Amino acid sequence: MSAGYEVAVPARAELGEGPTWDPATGRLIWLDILGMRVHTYDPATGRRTSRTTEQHVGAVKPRTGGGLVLNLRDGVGLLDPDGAFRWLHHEPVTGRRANDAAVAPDGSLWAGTMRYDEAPGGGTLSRLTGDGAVETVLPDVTISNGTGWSPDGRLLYYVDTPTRRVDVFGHDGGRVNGRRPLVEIEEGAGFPDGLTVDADGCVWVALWDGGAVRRYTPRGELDRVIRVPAARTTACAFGGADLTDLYITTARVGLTAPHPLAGSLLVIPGAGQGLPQPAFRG
Ligand SMILES: O=C1O[C@@H](CO)[C@H](O)[C@H]1O
Repeated sequence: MSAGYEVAVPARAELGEGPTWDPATGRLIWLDILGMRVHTYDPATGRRTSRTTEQHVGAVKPRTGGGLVLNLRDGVGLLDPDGAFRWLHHEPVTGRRANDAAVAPDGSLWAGTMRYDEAPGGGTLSRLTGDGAVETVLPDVTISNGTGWSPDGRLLYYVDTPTRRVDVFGHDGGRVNGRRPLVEIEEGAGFPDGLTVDADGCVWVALWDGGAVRRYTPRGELDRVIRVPAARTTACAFGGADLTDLYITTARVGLTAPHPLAGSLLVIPGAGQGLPQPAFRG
């Protein structure tokens, strides 16, 4: 188990987010939401790619048949392997943008939004399927963030950042019930942001303004703290051929004197054992 981080990609992302391992390409996808960029990093070769998007991009996930699904400011779009793009669900809302998203065990996309002014209750968490059907799961979210499922898919872990909590729901086939707090981040430790669930069912939570990633057990016990040099630690995901390396994204936005590594993609080699993440069916 490694204690120290490594710099996978030195960068100056305004809002580095959305680390996602793509097993089909052997690359880690990660984003700069406000910079409107989708990056990839191949750990086997060190090769990096970067492309711009026309809108702020909150999340990007692989699709089962190849290509990508994108949670964009004005809705959810599909990018085919040949570069063709079409909207799956186009819903521009003035003052609102996309934020984090995750693919559920059934292959649906659970996509979050937030208001640019972070107005309370101005965001949502919605479930989208490949046929374009959209269902609002949580209507009055402020900053829809970390979203992940237990290894058996029967629990959903979810973060609405200003609550300072990681909540847990019962989950069955796209339906959730019984919301309850799993952990509460104490004052001064930052705010919960992105999250990922490992093969033991433990929840790794990135702490915005906390400069850390914490691992919690399924019972909400703090199991491990990984310090990150950049205060605005935004998200984390396991990657690498065996899903044992923890990738961590960071941000510079809003900081007058950011750490030199703020905005870079970091990695903790051998941090744990991740779960294979489903691709979007659509
Ligand atoms: O993921 C995110 O966290 C917020 C800050 O809490 C940021 O603006 C959003 O994209």
